[in-house]
Amino acid sequence: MTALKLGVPSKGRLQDATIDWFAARGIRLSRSSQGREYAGRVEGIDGIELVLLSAGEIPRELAAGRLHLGVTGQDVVREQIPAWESQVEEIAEMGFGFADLVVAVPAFWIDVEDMADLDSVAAEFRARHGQRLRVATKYHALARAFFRRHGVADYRLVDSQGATEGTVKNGTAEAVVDITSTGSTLRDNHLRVLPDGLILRSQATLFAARNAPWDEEARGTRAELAARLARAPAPVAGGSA
Ligand SMILES: Nc1ncnc2c1ncn2[C@@H]1O[C@H](COP(=O)(O)OP(=O)(O)OP(=O)(O)O)[C@@H](O)[C@H]1O
Ligand SMILES: O=P(O)(O)OC[C@H]1O[C@H](OP(=O)(O)OP(=O)(O)O)[C@H](O)[C@@H]1O
Repeated sequence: MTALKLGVPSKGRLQDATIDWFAARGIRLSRSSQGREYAGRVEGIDGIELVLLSAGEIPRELAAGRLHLGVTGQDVVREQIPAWESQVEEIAEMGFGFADLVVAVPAFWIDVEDMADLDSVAAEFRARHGQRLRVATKYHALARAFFRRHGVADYRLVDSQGATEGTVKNGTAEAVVDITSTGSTLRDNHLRVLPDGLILRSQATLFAARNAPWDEEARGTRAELAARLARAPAPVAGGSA
């Protein structure tokens, strides 16, 4: 029998909340007892194999069809998978992992009130410095598409895979595109979200891969899972495993 492969985040807040979410639906996910091995057990439903991996790698595995199902943020799916809707299907928004992908500028740029102002500042910046305004992000595709929609062209993206909000203070970028949840990281780094700079509202979502090997067994397991998910969730006693 072909197991249906389910990818869940291997650490952090998304992992704990994912475990709780499935537990509320009668499905217990637990890490294997082999210490640091990134595999686990699924109890409460047959035919599912648990694969633990970084939330940022789950989109790629879904797109390649190496996972049938996967839990990750909508932001990383839309960023990493071109024409994502043709590759994956959203089965359930999970109600946690909320994060807004936004454009933020230094708080002291009081003349920059919106994306149109950013466009003007970018043009001035180029005229004055002979180089384009730098925007630090790891969300290259989403940032580019958003800037294009707003007619902002005089900028260049600088790759930043972490601590992106620090790039402005460190002098490696003038603005950032990053996710914000409570807003405290932006605030602490003296950055301000542009009012029309919301690129995407993201949350953790259960995705299905359209190109995974959906044989009869895997389809049967998916139908069983879908029936479970359709029932009202129960409160979870004891939290995550
Ligand atoms: N502060 C936060 N609040 C809520 N959700 C967040 C927060 N930070 C990240 N996320 C979500 O969690 C997911 C993590 O993606 P990311 O690519 O950072 O994971 P990762 O590959 O595990 O990276 P890392 O190893 O740096 O944690 C994204 O979908 C993001 O929206
Ligand atoms: O709005 P807040 O609640 O402050 O959260 C937003 C921050 O959380 C994430 O960073 P994370 O802690 O995952 O570290 P990273 O910079 O390495 O991605 C994200 O990249 C922001 O920096």
